[in-house]
Amino acid sequence: MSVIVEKLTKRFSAGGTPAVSDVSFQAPPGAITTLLGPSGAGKSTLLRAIAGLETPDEGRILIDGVDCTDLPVQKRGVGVVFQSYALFRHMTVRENIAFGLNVRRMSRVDVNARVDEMLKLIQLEELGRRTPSQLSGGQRQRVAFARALAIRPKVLLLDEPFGALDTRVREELREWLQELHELTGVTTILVTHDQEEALEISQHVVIMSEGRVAQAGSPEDIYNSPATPFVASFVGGTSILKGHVREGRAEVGSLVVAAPHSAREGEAVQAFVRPHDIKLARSLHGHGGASTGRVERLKPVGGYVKVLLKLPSGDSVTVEVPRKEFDELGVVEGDSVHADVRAARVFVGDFSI
Ligand SMILES: Nc1ncnc2c1ncn2[C@@H]1O[C@H](COP(=O)(O)OP(=O)(O)OP(=O)(O)O)[C@@H](O)[C@H]1O
Repeated sequence: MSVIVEKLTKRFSAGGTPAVSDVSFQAPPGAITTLLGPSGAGKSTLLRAIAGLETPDEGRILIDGVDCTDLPVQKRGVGVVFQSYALFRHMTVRENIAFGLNVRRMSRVDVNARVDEMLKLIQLEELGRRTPSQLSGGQRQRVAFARALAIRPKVLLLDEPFGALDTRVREELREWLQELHELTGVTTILVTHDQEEALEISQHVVIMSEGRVAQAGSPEDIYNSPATPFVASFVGGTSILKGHVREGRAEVGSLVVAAPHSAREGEAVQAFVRPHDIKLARSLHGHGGASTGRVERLKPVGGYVKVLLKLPSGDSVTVEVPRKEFDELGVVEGDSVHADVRAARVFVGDFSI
């Protein structure tokens, strides 16, 4: 069941800046689509409009081909999970999961069967008699998912569902959600400001900035071919280097990279360089684009080391070096190394981000 949003605009004050401005996108059936963007980009407002919790000023929302723009929440066939658990504290886990089913006047036998099914799905069969206060944060959030899914929604809408949890539980639940999605196949729209979460979990990503869609596509498209400087800087921990076109190449922050064909001599450019697209070496090799930099800081992170490099231009770049390569390189803070850019995305013009 697809979700289609057409030219949606939502203002919270008459004549004010729209929180969501002329947004169109499509969430493919059976896929996880993420709405990704910085705080204030309009992601939650858009999700709430799809749920029927905000009334748009303009535009349409179609769920499974049906125009739902003016339908109340309970008629849209959506299940919603928010960041805060929003479980009923005085009800048991079973009663919480059964809530939407009882509202729909389902028979007691059917409700019990469906609750059993949901408890099994979220792997909390033993905890049905507990109240939310007797659960961990991660368990409560799983119950919230069960409650949203119990009604067999056409679409699952998730607003930062793991935002209040610590990193470890967040990562566990991320995997859990992927497995859950494989089992249920429900069309899902997930709001997040965490690019790693978006790229890892979803098949379709809609990047939002200042109430508008900056780019929509597969995680690979977004990562490999960012359409704008904003997308390039928001996704992928990119360093931004400014410079100019000289003799057909872009000279940026003491480095030289390929310039776009459209670039004219002397024109201002910005290069977006990903942390793993810089190769460090003790001695100069590769093409003529390398520069010497000073190792300012070393930060080991799991299987790689983050190297903060200061270039002679004064610009800093972050380089991620796999642990084995780093050990072979054998550098310490304060050393000089050669930096060679393997790939960069260069935009013509002096963009402000
Ligand atoms: N109920 C409201 N009344 C007035 N303004 C609002 C309301 N809800 C959101 N806004 C404004 O709309 C804009 C978009 O907010 P929204 O919560 O949709 O962004 P977001 O991308 O989800 O951000 P975050 O990740 O911080 O939740 C913001 O400027 C916000 O202040």
